[in-house]
Amino acid sequence: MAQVKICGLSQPAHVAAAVEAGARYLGFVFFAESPRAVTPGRARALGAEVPPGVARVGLFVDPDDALLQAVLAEAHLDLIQLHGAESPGRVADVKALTGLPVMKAVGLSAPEDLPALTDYGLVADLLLVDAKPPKDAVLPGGNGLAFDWRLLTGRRWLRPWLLAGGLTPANVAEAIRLTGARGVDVSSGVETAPGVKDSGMIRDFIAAAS
Ligand SMILES: O=C(O)c1ccccc1N[C@@H]1O[C@H](COP(=O)(O)O)[C@@H](O)[C@H]1O
Repeated sequence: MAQVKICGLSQPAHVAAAVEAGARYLGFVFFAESPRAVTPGRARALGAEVPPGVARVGLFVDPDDALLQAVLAEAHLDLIQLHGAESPGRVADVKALTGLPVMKAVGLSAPEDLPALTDYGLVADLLLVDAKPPKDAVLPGGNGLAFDWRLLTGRRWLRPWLLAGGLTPANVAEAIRLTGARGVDVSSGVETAPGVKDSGMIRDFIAAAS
């Protein structure tokens, strides 16, 4: 079974559905432009009853130190997800500042994008392999956009990695089969509208990834 991250949670019922179905990671978005953005206080409440073994992930896009410190002063997080244009040096700085492990998202659309996974593998604790967003996209992720999974065939990196980008209950099993991913991350693929999660889709996604 692949480990599953359900990202962009904002409602207790969806947190409960994800935990009961076996999610390994719960993602809370701290990026104001996202329809899934939550306040630190909301994330704290949503993560309060999460059992041991389920990691609370804070998703940030090019955060400054002040934002990281403000969120961590209130929300209890286990892992930081960096989903912007953070350099390898910035990843190392965020690890040192927060004292938390960092998962770095890397966008792929072509073979030329693959070396970044090696570079970030030197500093990040986990890698998140996502589709590269379109140039005019408001969000650098969470767009329901997939990439050509065959780019990953036969690849190995220094760190454990999760597959993301356009995954849904209908395609996640095939994505795992083609890429060999041991972890998958979904946001818009378990929603009925941007930012509106669906408990049934969350359960279906986790079952399909099993
Ligand atoms: O979910 C968001 O709103 C989001 C905002 C900014 C950056 C990343 C975001 N989500 C991450 O994007 C990928 C793919 O999402 P999707 O399943 O294609 O909708 C996933 O890793 C989310 O964590």
